[in-house]
Amino acid sequence: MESIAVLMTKPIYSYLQAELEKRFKVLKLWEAQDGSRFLEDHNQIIRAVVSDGGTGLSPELMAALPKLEIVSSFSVGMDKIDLGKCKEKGIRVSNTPDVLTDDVADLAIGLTLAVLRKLPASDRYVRSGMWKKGEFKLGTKMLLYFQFSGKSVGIVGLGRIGQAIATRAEGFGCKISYHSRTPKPESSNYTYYPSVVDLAAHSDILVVACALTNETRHIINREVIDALGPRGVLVNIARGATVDEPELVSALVEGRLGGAGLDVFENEPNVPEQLIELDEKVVLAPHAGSGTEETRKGMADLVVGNLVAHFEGKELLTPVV
Ligand SMILES: O=CC(=O)O
Repeated sequence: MESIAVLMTKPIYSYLQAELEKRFKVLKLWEAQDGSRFLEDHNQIIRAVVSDGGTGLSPELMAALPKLEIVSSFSVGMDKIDLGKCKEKGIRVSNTPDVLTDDVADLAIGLTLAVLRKLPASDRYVRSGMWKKGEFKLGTKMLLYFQFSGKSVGIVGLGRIGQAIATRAEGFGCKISYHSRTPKPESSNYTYYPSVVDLAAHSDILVVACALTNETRHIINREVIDALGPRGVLVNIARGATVDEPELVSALVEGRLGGAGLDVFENEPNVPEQLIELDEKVVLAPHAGSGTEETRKGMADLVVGNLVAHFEGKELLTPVV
């Protein structure tokens, strides 16, 4: 397989690159002086692309690679790859589900606790020596924490990750409700809401855990945010564009929404300045849901395993197309 050319468009993860280099001829687009020229020079030999959720496969790159057989993505999310077009052109696509479910669900709970229990502000309070000077205050205002145990948690998208969040929240004695396209018979112990607005109205914490599709783009809009209300918390570990970000920002600034824990943003790595300033009720993470050493290794092994399976003529381990 050493002669099979696999294109990486950017450095993703050193272990992944090393494992690919053991088996394939890895071409690194980011090292080329002139990217277009590089693609022209290699477009007859590149048979695979390794990408991630943030980059996917652009229409331009797809068009530039006539011999492309497979895209192996270092992500579970596939929103940056035109799956219909891949199917049409006979390009296989694989992703990295399951191995990252626990980590992403852990972070959803972590962000929830961080917002409600004001962990970043508490940390700063102790570190800066303020504790020795008196009560936990911001200006003249006494800061109170909010309880998580026993709260109503609404989950938008009860797939693998949504379900794992639900299981964790149950451990905190939370009441679980959800919204998805159709009710899940296997989750009859959770309340199903056909409308996201109704789900938000019955939730203290609303967690977005759905894939980004045309149907879920801005599924969290002003109406949903207002239904969640001034004591509600929005947590997003899915994709930034599931939330209407300007509406989220204005709701937080105006106090129409209680708080937010966000791992994803509409225009990463750019985060609206107002979210950065709202440091008492907003907790931010750099799209790090699956970012543990253990999980990243599991994802890399799947990326490589899918390529090996494809070029050995076997079933893909985790096919999408
Ligand atoms: O966002 C991360 C992923 O899609 O795996």
